[in-house]
Amino acid sequence: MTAHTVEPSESSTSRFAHIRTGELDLRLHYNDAGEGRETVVMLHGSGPGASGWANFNRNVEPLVAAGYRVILMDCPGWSKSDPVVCRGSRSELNATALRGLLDGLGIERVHLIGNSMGAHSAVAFALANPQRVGKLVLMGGGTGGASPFVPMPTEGIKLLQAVYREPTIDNLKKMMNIFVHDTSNLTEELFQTRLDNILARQDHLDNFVASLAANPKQFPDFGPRLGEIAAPTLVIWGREDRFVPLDTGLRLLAGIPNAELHVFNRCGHWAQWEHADKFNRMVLDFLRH
Ligand SMILES: O=C(O)CCC(=O)/C=C/C=C(\O)C(=O)O
Repeated sequence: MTAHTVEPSESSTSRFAHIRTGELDLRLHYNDAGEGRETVVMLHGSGPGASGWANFNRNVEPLVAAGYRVILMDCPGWSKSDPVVCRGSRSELNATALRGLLDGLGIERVHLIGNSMGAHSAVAFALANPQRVGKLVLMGGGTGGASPFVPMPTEGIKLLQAVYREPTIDNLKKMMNIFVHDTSNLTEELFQTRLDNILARQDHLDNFVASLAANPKQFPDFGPRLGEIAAPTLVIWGREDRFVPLDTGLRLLAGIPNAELHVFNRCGHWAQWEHADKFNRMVLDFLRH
């Protein structure tokens, strides 16, 4: 950023929109930063207390500085967006919400960066609205479905569900300690901010548990449809991802015709945070060329 521009903050970019699309009629929170001709949407993961800003705070500024408009959508049921109980496909529900948000903002075509659930949702959006997607960046997700190698639910998903059921600082630390490979950057401040986000919305916690009870498979397996995705796709994974295993990334690489895969060594489920500088450079290079 130049000396004249102010770095985007959560509060300065915070916005609300009311969407009425398909079966959804709700208020969404999003962050909107930058004024570029091209728009990049970032979609967060499904952990308790997650939000666009919590997941992507290390990635917004470099994209804005490079000339992109960046939108972080808080999915229904997270952060300051309205609550929802999801009895069907959460990936498709989020994709519908995104379509409603983009229609309301008058944005026709976007690049999508998705983390975990956000990547599942980005694929759902691309399948339903192929003409509205430029490029896809899928990180630690992109499709549900069983791993042939890792027992499921994975240890990370079990810890995540434990926080939803019992949101204590101890449970939160157990979960966050395996988000990343190197835990030395996890500060007490980070734990506390995340716990505050979690405890601010007991309704979101209850609804997530109710959704799981109604439909344990919130994220469908898009495997048979991956071949329909024409968008150039960058798949990014952490080798030590203990939430969504690396073999899911290989399935995406095999299934999406125009995909490439980058695997970070010494990296868990939060590649965009743990390896932020390199992640940002790779994404910018991928979007430009
Ligand atoms: O169950 C799945 O396949 C998705 C799990 C998921 O989205 C986990 C995300 C966790 C975070 O990145 C987060 O909460 O910040």
